[in-house]
Amino acid sequence: MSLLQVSHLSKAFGGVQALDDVSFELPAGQLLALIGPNGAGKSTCFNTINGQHKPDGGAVLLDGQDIAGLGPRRISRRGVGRTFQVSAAFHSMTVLENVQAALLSHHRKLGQLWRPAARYYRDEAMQLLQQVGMASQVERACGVLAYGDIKRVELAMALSSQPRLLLMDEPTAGMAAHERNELMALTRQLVSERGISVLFTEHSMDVVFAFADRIIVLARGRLIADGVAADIRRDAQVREVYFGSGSTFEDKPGEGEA
Ligand SMILES: Nc1ncnc2c1ncn2[C@@H]1O[C@H](COP(=O)(O)OP(=O)(O)OP(=O)(O)O)[C@@H](O)[C@H]1O
Repeated sequence: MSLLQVSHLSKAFGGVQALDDVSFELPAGQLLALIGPNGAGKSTCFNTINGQHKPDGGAVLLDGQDIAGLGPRRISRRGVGRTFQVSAAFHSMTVLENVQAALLSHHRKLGQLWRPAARYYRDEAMQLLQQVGMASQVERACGVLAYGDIKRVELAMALSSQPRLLLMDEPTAGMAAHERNELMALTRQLVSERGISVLFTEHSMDVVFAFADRIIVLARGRLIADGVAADIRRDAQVREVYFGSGSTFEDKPGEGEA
């Protein structure tokens, strides 16, 4: 059984059918890209899986249990984590403190005074920072870090809740090409080492084709394709919805070897 099974999911806003009978699966240990032109329904799909929106119909099964409409906090407790496009890290706090705060929040202890937090979860935070390659920068304030490094810290923060499923909303937005590749290579490594599943949205086709195990494509709320890079590249319907967008579907040497 797949870790995530989305089944006949629907969500409308007024007259706009943002999700229209969407079904797909995500097995454990897979990196699945969710793509589609602007307004296709990608954010709505994310927001419905993580409980920000209540679906009008359909089911979201996590390990066989329906979590649709439960609300973000309960869904997070079931093991669904999320990273955001806007920065989740406090820039005045150090790298280590940010991850400790995320761990505290996960353990529901944020109600306590901040001062003792420095003692809490130090080892756990160090371990997570080690995993994302930030062990040498733990005492630096997040505000002085390179953008790619902030994204690594945010990844460690997202992992602090020990998610089984991680939703990543355009993880590489605003990054230079080399930073993008590094972050996605790291994500891929975490997927295989921790056995978690990742669903990510992404506008860069290069990133999608190089790193995703599988790709699903939404257009006007409907799922129009589901397959590996080679299938998606030659899918006539996918090419049609992207026509004129400037996205390229041509094969590149070295793809899939990342
Ligand atoms: N809260 C909302 N209220 C009204 N309409 C909404 C709301 N959220 C999304 N929509 C509409 O639903 C459709 C799907 O939007 P959504 O943001 O999910 O697409 P998207 O694929 O994430 O787009 P983008 O790539 O531009 O971020 C759009 O027509 C959008 O205008």
